[in-house]
Amino acid sequence: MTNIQGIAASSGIAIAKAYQLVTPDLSYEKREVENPEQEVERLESALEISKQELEKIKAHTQQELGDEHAEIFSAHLLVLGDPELINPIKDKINNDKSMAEAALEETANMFISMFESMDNEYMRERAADIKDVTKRVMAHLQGVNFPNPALIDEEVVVIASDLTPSDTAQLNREFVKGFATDIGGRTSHSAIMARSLEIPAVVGTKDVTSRISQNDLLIIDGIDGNVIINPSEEELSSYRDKQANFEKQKEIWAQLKDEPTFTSDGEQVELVANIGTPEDVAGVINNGGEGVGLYRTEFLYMGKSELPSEDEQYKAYKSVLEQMGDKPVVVRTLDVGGDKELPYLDLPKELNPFLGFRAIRFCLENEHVFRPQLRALLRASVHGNLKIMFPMIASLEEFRQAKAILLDEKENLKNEGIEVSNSIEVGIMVEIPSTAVIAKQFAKEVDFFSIGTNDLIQYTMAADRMNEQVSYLYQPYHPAILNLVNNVIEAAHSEGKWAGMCGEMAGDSIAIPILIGLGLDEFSMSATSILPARTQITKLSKKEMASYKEKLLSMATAEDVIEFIKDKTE
Ligand SMILES: C=C(OP(=O)(O)O)C(=O)O
Ligand SMILES: [Mg+2]
Repeated sequence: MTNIQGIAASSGIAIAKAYQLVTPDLSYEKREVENPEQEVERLESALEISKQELEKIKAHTQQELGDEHAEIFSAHLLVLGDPELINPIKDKINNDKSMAEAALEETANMFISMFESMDNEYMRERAADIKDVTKRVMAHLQGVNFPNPALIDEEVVVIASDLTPSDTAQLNREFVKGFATDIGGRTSHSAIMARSLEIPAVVGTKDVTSRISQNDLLIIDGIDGNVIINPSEEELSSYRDKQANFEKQKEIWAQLKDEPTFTSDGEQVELVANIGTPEDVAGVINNGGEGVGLYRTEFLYMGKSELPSEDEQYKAYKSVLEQMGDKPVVVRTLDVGGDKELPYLDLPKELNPFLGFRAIRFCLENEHVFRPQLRALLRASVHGNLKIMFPMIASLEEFRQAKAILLDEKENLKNEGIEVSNSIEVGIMVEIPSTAVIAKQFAKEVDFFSIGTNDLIQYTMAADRMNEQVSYLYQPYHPAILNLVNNVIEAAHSEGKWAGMCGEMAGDSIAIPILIGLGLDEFSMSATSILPARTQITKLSKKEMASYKEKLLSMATAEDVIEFIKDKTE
């Protein structure tokens, strides 16, 4: 057996065989062919296999995730059947005695560069479709397997260099028992998705993909961050015990499912959940969530070939609000950019995308994207307890501009005779240090703050949240972070507003006592963290934790903070 250490990203133990989700090497050696008819036959058979595969994926995606997510595969099928693309490939084979691989690649590249250079969003989307389809057909020409996460139909553990949000969206919870990746940290989006899918995951292993072969038996220990390859009988049995204990522990936590959250000295806080899709709401309710503290709406925009329509968005928001009844639902407007790409928007490649044109910066410049989302939210507001939140706010001007557009759309809807709630709170994510520093000025204008520590930590420490080489600097308990968090909470309270936290730090067992002491009002976390957090909070005295505040804020290192808080709470 081999043991690979990584970062524990989603709790639990999974035992199943490996499924390698890696793009195969599709390079080939170019040569002239003697028998063009044979090459055309090879091409036709690769096209046929690709077609059958795409039809299966489309049907499966439709059934699991709905029509919108399946649209991209309809677009791919159209490309496969398009004579304007296929005939020139065949001509090239026949006229130039070109091998099928070269004829496919050269013809596809010609169309791709032609479409990409057009000033037309629709045509640029077609270029992306051709790229995807070409890869699939190329794989079949070479007789290599093209990984299809949506088609997994037996119990597996997925192994990948990284999982994009659209890969993760295709995974079937019934068969994918866990996953492990080479890159990423606890707050990378693949880790966040694993927690909302409630499957064990280990990320940031550096080289798991190169050390595992297809069908190796694997144990994913998402509790301690280990991947065990081909375990011995003894190890298997000890991990089965660990798995059973974890299940027992979950039953104990579940006893607090329908309880409110009080500290041992009777102070109430709110424990709410982070979600990515309306389907995640079931997990929030099952895990005792008192609301939704962060709905990451970007997943509505991903894994598609075009922007979601206003109506499509309205349906998703309405569904979440209705399922949550009168409980609060904080919806964050589109946070695109950074590691969340939307190929159909064709945003320019940036040298430093996390510091670039993203989130509110993009939305304020692209009102044709922003306004339909705001309209959909405003229309949905009558179906529940909606709060709207803007991401990546760096300056008050940005907040004022975003809010003005929101109010403008509210007015438009009223003029159209459409009902809108009058009690929607409008707040911001605090994930950029500038905003945390002048939170006092913001507190006069916003209705609430939600501290996004995933980004706040990376921007404060200048340490990429996805890069395991600098993960030693990604320190949630660093006194600089605690001071910024404290500043935001104090600013909110001085203006009679509330402060929440929706970064992963809110569900962290070392951070929780500190945050209780700093007076955080709302803790938003992965649904599966809610019950352990509630169990922990019922044993903490807020008064005692608050008495450590000044000492903690004046400490010099994260190590000192950890040592102190462990000593006080163990
Ligand atoms: C919650 C946050 O947003 P995201 O993880 O989606 O960037 C954050 O930055 O803490
Ligand atoms: Mg963020």
